[in-house]
Amino acid sequence: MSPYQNLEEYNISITNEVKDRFSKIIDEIGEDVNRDGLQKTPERAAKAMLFLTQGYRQDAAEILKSAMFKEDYDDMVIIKDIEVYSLCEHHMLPFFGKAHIAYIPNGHIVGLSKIPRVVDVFARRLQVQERLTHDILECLNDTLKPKGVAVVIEASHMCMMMRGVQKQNSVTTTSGFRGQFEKIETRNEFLKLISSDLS
Ligand SMILES: Nc1nc2c(ncn2[C@@H]2O[C@H](COP(=O)(O)OP(=O)(O)OP(=O)(O)O)[C@@H](O)[C@H]2O)c(=O)[nH]1
Ligand SMILES: [Zn+2]
Repeated sequence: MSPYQNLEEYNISITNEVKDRFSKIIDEIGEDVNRDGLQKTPERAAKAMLFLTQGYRQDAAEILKSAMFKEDYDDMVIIKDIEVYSLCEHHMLPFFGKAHIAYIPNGHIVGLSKIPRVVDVFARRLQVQERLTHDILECLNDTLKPKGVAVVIEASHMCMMMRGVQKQNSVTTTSGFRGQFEKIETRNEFLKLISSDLS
């Protein structure tokens, strides 16, 4: 049984735990955690970290199920240029970029906003770009049961920019395809549509 009475109590307790650890880190790097500008930093950092990892406490399938509508439309639906902000699991530094997602409905469409919400649920965890791509792909495939689903993510990794190899302009692309997108013509149509600027 959880030692917490409710979610609010749990949130306060976990924020305090993370805050204490940030306080220790600031101290260990040689800063004075009691100086004016830093006094509230452990708490701010704890809140930020818990926000950036809130995906562990969310259910992506439930989000999709909350807005699935019966509809006969069975052509490709594409949402492109969805902003992605995640944290790499190796350095806990951000990686960020865009996701392009398509599916071909199979009797049900989904509320459009739910797809970026699913991206956020998986992005707000410690991730590698490859697993993030597959988490989104498998969730859409298992929940919507579409005729096909495609996910492409293009991202830059701060751990390769600010430190380490220090490459400022490299972009990593990952992709996953299921169902009809495994056919080369359907996949090519999707790739053509996400690279075109229709405006
Ligand atoms: N495949 C994959 N690798 C990632 C991702 N994010 C970070 N990495 C890599 O994870 C690797 C960790 O390698 P290590 O050699 O253990 O860590 P490191 O000594 O900090 O490596 P450098 O970054 O090369 O300095 C690095 O090559 C990172 O570029 C990701 O999303 N996918
Ligand atoms: Zn990294």
